Amino acid sequence: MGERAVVVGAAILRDGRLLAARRTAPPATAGRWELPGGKVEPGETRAEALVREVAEELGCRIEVTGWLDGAAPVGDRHELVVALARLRSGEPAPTEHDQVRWLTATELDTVDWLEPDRPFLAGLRDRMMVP
Ligand SMILES: Nc1nc2c([nH]c(=O)n2[C@H]2C[C@H](O)[C@@H](COP(=O)(O)OP(=O)(O)OP(=O)(O)O)O2)c(=O)[nH]1
Repeated sequence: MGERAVVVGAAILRDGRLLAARRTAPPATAGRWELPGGKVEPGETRAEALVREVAEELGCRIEVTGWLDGAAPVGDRHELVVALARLRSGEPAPTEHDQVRWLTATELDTVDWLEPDRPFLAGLRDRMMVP
């Protein structure tokens, strides 16, 4: 998938819970759940893109602490990679999503994730159960 542009998603963990956000647009993805994030822009690192996107989308500052293995195709042109992150300052308040939830490990499967996020859930669950 070397030719695909990268979409970064932040797995923000706090007190054993993962922040999930519900999309509002476009219509095909509205109502589905994702990790906050977006496309990496030219000249920024993946971590920089995530910090920027999370500030825009949730009004808080995160710190990237690591990356999950693997990448999942997003349509024909993009691929999703996922970072582990923690909050540095501020409380997440969505500006583009219509809802956020802090899910426990056992609640991870209870929301309707976008397809590309699903392969990452098992790895996230493992992290959440070992603090
Ligand atoms: N942010 C984010 N996007 C995801 C996830 N899973 C997934 O399939 N996607 C898809 C949805 C979109 O097609 C694409 C990201 O686009 P976006 O619209 O969120 O990113 P962006 O803010 O940089 O977009 P743009 O308007 O600048 O093009 O990746 C995820 O967990 N987080």
